[in-house]
Amino acid sequence: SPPLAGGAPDAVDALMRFKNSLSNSKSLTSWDPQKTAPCDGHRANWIGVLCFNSNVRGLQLENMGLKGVADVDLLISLPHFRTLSFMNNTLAGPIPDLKRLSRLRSVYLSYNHFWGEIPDDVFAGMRFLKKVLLSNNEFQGKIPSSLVALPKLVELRLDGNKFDGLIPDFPQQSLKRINVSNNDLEGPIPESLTKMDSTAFTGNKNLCGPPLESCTAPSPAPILVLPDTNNSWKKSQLQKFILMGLIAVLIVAVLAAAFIIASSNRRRNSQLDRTTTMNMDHHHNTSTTTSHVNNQPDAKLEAEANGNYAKKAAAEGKLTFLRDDRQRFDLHDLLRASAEILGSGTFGASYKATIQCDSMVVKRYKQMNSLGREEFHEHMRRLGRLVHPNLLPLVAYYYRREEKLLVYDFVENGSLAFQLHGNHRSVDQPALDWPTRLRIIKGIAKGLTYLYKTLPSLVVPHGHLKSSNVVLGENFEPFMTDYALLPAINLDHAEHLMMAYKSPEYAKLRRITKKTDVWSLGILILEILTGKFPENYLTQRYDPGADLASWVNEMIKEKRTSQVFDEEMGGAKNSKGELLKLLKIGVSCCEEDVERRLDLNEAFEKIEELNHSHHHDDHGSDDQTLHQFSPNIVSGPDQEDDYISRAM
Ligand SMILES: Nc1ncnc2c1ncn2[C@@H]1O[C@H](COP(=O)(O)OP(=O)(O)OP(=O)(O)O)[C@@H](O)[C@H]1O
Repeated sequence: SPPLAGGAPDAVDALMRFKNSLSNSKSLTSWDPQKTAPCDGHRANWIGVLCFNSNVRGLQLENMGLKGVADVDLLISLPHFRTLSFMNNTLAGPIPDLKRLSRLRSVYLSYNHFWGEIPDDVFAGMRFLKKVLLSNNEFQGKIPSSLVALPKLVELRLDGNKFDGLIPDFPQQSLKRINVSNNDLEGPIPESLTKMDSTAFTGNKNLCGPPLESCTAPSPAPILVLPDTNNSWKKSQLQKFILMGLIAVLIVAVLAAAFIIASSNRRRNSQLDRTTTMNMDHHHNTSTTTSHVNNQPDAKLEAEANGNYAKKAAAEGKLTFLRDDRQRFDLHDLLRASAEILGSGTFGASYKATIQCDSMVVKRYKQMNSLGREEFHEHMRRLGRLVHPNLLPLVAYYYRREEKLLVYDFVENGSLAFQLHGNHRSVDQPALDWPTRLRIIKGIAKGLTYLYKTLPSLVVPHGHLKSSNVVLGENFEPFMTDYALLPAINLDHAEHLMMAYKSPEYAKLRRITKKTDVWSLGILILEILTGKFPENYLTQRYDPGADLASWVNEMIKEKRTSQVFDEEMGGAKNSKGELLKLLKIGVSCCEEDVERRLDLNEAFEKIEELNHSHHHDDHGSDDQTLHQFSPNIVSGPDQEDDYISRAM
């Protein structure tokens, strides 16, 4: 008979009914009344159940792949139920009717797919409720007024939804933390919230008033034309200049002229870089990139960032090091180091800086305010703890509200994008051969799997996987970079530029999921196999008619699979079976329907099974490039059909 201790039959029954109401409760196998009771004293036997005095005190069902609609009505019969967390699952549907659990202290629903308007009275009468976390769902409409009436509210997170309208006044003295960033809210920020950090409100196009820009005041006279990176400093300088009177205004005018010239130079450079990036022409070639700054021989970051700003920044802050095994330097050293522009990416420019023979890459991020100062430091520390042979370690960072710098090691062989698409290769270097390409994919899959294991709370642990964010070491071993930055990047910026947001699920359903990185992995696999540059992905949102996966699928349908592979890929001669298997994996990772798409573990296992060694099923010359033996892969549509159906 079922053990009765630690859970009255009612409680057991309620939990089991709740479990059965979920459409995917695989992770709740320990919930088995035949084996154990949910609680033994304060100890829980059932995963995710919080126990106190043998009573079910709450549920903490986080990162468990739970699906379906969470029917919290089933939990009403639990008299001691105080806390509910479903964070980071794929639960969907309208918000549960939480007021039915009137004694709740905390409710955490962030990172799910709850959608729709929240009825105004959902929190009515919940006089004990302290924490409400609804971030990163698909809620819309007005912020419900019953939240405003919660007498004990301490923390409220509504960020990353589509709430619109005005922010209501929150009169509670108890409210310590609020975040409504990245919604569609508008109008003035209510008086009661003006003391909160401005990052709590960013990413809403029409919000105004302190701590953001004032609602009515005209924009400051354009006396100073300073770089974007310099907002707060600009303001304080402006005040000083106003006080200083006419002479100062003259000086400022001179400065402004200097800035206009500097920023137009920079724009020209960044256009040059962008053109270079898109054409992948001399993309990573040091001599070419150096030429971007050749107009200013011995260019220094200091000069680039503007002398005054650089000095002030150096005086203000220090670099925070995340690795013990690196030479220490401070921002001042970095700003003075000889520097080359590597390119202007999605977030800002990247530089190679050399300090005492050590080369570093310094990346500037201007749109990285999604996390408050403390959360940002915490996130950076988390990234600093990641150690994997296929992740480029984050060495140090620098924090200012307006701009962040991230410092990585410089990696010699440049990016995978450069190796695949740069036109240097025909001249001085052969194209990457098949065994190298396979090794690269294996490394990336390993690194990605590590990220998933180590950062389970992130829905999309990489978020920006693409060939220019894979750099290649001395032996062409891959290192991923720009990973796990999604939580920090302003949503409005991320939405337009980061790979995760160019996925089909985001384009169609405005969703990112645990499989979104798999989609990017698939595109990368297809890019590596075809040698084609998936430009569409880098320049615009996902377009189902015009992506690399559709092209590959089309070619397969038309029985022209042999033409899919990069003709310049050497060393593939005897590996046609493996090539096709990898193509199949790539296509399955790019499955538009998220349900049918491989999950990361499946993709990883399939990639791991691929064999580097040749099958020696093809005897012939030593010619190594694919086009020279592609007729052997497929000699005609019939044979091809046969081949594909066997392999795919
Ligand atoms: N650690 C590194 N070592 C060598 N080259 C690097 C390193 N990090 C970046 N690069 C190269 O510098 C160039 C600019 O990088 P950056 O990340 O700024 O832009 P991106 O990768 O093109 O775009 P995004 O900003 O969207 O990631 C790219 O060609 C990239 O491959």
